[in-house]
Amino acid sequence: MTPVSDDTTLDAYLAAWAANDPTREAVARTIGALTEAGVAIAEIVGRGALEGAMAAQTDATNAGGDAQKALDVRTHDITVDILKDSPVARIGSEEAEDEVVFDDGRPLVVAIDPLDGSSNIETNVSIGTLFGILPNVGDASFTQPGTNQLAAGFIVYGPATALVLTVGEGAHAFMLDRASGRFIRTHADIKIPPQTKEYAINASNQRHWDDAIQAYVADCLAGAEGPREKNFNMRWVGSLVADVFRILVRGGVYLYPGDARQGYGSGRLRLVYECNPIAFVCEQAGGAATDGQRRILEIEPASLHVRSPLLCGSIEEIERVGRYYADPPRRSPLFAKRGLFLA
Ligand SMILES: O=P(O)(O)OC[C@H]1O[C@](O)(COP(=O)(O)O)[C@@H](O)[C@@H]1O
Ligand SMILES: [Mg+2]
Ligand SMILES: [Mg+2]
Repeated sequence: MTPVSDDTTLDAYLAAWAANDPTREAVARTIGALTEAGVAIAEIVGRGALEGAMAAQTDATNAGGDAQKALDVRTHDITVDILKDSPVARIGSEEAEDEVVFDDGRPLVVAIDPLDGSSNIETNVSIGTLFGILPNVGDASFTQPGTNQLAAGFIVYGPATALVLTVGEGAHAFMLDRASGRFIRTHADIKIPPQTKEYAINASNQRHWDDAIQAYVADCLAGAEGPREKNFNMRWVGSLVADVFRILVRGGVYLYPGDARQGYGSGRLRLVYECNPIAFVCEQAGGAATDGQRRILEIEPASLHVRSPLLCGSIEEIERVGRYYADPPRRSPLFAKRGLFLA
């Protein structure tokens, strides 16, 4: 989609949306706090190696078992510090095993991946922050399905600092104007093209994929000579936020399926603070997000840090993968699991 600034600031957009509705006002204030944290993080990320050893490993691991980098911990701390004076009762963060509880008298909770794309920190490639805002329902707050999200989105720290946001009224992108410190809308009511010729997957895991993903990718690779009768391009940034931003702008699919590696049966991504915000944004942009068979937003999370496969983006492609899961297509020996192209 062509970016056009309509001069709408994030503040003005949220003020109009929230007017005279206490819950919406609380959500708007929370988004304001999250973007305040985002601006502080963007400043740090923008200094790169000048900022010191952002990519240094700490001695700790997070709830998912990943080694934490210094910036993972710092972005978590910045976010918690800013949200403690917001309408947020609890935070569920990738970087903390347990929920951070402020005050259960407050109306909202925030699920957050403070730093997405950690493996890219030292490479000067886009990274980001993902968030979902849910009603506070006490101890069950982070096991609510994604359909209960009141707002969700992500910030990309890339060449531009970009916020993608949905409050359930379409998906919109805002760029940080560094001169004024304000987010200005540049992509109103984003629509993901329903068809695509571009897919994103970490192809180094191919030998571990299930039959449906094998078949889908084989068909893409076969290009104009194969069943799709068109050539596909492939992209994999390795930061979910950056891959999905590209998909919002020009279409495509992002695939992180479950695979046969130990610990990857449900993929790599976390349902509550990675898949659900992305799914809400994608659906609001006319796209789709599933785990292959189920709509991501309808899955009941077993716990805060549970993982889920994530297939999202252009709706016709996601529906096609769903058909492959329901009924994996038979392939000629050339495209079979141990055939010429997949050996
Ligand atoms: O290294 P892999 O297996 O390709 O996984 C990359 C994916 O993992 C993630 O980095 C997971 O997020 P974190 O960096 O927050 O752990 C995604 O952003 C990205 O799409
Ligand atoms: Mg992440
Ligand atoms: Mg992370």
